[in-house]
Order: sequence, then C-alpha cells, then structure tokens
Amino acid sequence: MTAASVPVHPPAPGARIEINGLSKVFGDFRAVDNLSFVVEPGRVTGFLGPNGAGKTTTLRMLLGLIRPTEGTATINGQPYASLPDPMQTVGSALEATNFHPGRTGRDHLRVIAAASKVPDARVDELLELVGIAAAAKKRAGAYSLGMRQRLGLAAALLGDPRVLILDEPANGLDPEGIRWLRGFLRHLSSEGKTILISSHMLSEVEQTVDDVVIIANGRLVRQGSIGELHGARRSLVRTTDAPRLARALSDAGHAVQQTGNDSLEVTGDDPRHIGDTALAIGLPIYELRESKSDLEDMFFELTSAPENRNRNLGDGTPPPSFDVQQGGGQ
Ligand SMILES: Nc1ncnc2c1ncn2[C@@H]1O[C@H](COP(=O)(O)OP(=O)(O)OP(=O)(O)O)[C@@H](O)[C@H]1O
Repeated sequence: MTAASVPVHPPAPGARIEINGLSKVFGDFRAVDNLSFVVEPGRVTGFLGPNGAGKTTTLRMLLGLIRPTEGTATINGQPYASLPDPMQTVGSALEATNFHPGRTGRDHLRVIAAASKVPDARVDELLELVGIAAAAKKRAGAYSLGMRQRLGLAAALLGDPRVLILDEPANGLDPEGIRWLRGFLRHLSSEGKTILISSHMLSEVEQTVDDVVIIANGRLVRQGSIGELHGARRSLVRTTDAPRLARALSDAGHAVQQTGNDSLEVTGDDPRHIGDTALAIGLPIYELRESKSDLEDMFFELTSAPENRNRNLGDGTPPPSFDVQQGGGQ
C-alpha cells in the first residue's frame, strides 16, 4: 500500500500543539525541565533527543497520562483532558509493546473502535492502509516489532485525528518500512494534520521531518526547520595541491578553508562545481564528499556526551510501560 492510496477525507483544519514551561520531577529527578515549544499543523515535527532526554515523559504529559509538575501542554489550545472530541483531535502511539498477545491485529483495532463508536469498516480500511491487512487475523503476539508499529499507527488513526503523536515510530522498521512511513506521514501532513514524532536517532527521521525540536537532559537545545538547522552545505575535497585548488575556488567566489595538507572544506556549493574547478586547472581529485551538517555534529555530540549517558542510567527506577492508545487516559 502506498501513501498515494490513502483514502480521501475532507482535510481537517490543523491543530497546534503548545508546550509552555513544562517540567516533570520524579522524586528528586527532573526528567523534563522548563520546556517550551510549538508544533505547527501541516508539518511533520521531529522531537529528538538522546535516550533518557525526556521525550516520552513530555508526550505522556501532553496526552494527559501524567500530570506536569509545572507548566502546560495543550492541543488546539486545550489540555488533553479538556478536549471535547479527543478521538477526532489526537491519535497517539506510544511504546508498541502492550498488545493483548492472544488477540488478532484486527480484533485489537475493533476493541478500540467499538469503545469509540468507530465503524468496523474503518478498521479494515486502516489495516489495508498501514500494510498489515494480510496479517489482520494473526495474533498480535506473533507480530514483529515493525508490524506492531504499523498496528499502533492504525490504532492512532482510527478517529481520523487532526493531530498524530508517535513515539519512536521508526523503531523496528526495516529500511523499506522507514521509507513507507516517511511517505505516509508526509501525506498526512499535506492534508493539514499536525504530526509529532519522537526519535533518538536524527538519521531515522531526518528525511521525514520539516521541523525539529531537540532536547537533552529534559531541556530544549534547539528548535527550527530542518533546513535552518542544517546550516550551509559543506563539502570536503582532497587533491594533490590544496592551496592551488583553494585559490581557484576562492577566485570563483567559493568560501574555502584548508583543513589539512591535501584537504579543503568548501561551504555552500554544489560539489560538482568543485570538481569542475579542479578539472579546469588540471588537478586530480582523490576524494569529494559532503561533510556532516552542523545539525548532525550537534546531535552526535549530544548523544555521545558522558553526562547524557550517565543520566540514561536514571535513578534505578525502571521506566513505566506504555500502551498504544488514542490520546490520554488516566
Ligand atoms: N515514572 C518514572 N519514575 C522515575 N523516573 C522516570 C519515570 N519515567 C521516566 N523516568 C526517567 O526520566 C528520564 C526521561 O525518560 P523518558 O522516557 O522521558 O526519556 P526518552 O527521551 O523518552 O528516552 P528514550 O529515547 O530512551 O525513550 C529517564 O532518566 C527515565 O528513567
């Protein structure tokens, strides 16, 4: 099933997510610390941070599953618990592990659908849409993690919600599954839906998202469009006479920095122009590649920082388990 075959519903007007001064303290541990950001409709927003950064805790507060210590989290201007039509407003899939293992995928959806007065026809439509119709009558306990992710996504979409919140949706998907998810989410956002997906891996969601919100240690680190945060394109080039190539590139108007005896870094240019310039002055090129962006460097530093790793050990309290659900509950 491709994203192009998503059934046509009248586009739902978007709903904004607003997180304002949000904090959550467990005992003496501040899991989320004065966090503020906005998620706009019609865009896919990646909520990124290393393991233990506080992403799931933030999403649980947003979905009314746990109470904030301070601050507010609203969807379309209201806390989850006050939404007049939660099922049509928000669909969510937190950790994809808590299915009744003996129940079929289809029955899992039918139970949720019945509780929310969604017709069974919608269940079958969604099974088809997320690509697990062939396994609909198999026990969910026998599903792979990737299939459970798809089932969770189907559950989240039952009410055709305006906002979709997915915790680590790419977890367990193979490269083909990740590509499928990308097309699927981009299609939903093009209908005007607000999509918030968390991930601890930038590379997993980088090509899917329009905007990113990056947190570490429960605090906001950066927020912006993926284009803004990527910064200028940079290329690394190795040749036999780096100073000569640097002069030629500089004369051609490129920003160049010599980074080693035989290497240069060129900012903001198409790598083909670098190759053409080298060819024009008869220099061989031994290596020419795009270097990692500022965003990737920053994310790598964040995820490899010792203080973040230590924090990931937590306070010995195992993290709670989560159900796949439509928005909030308790
Ligand atoms: N109920 C709880 N009691 C105590 N500590 C908790 C509780 N829930 C979460 N934590 C701690 O809060 C921190 C943030 O956890 P959270 O699950 O929100 O992180 P995350 O960014 O979602 O990480 P991951 O990418 O690993 O899912 C972790 O150190 C975690 O152990």
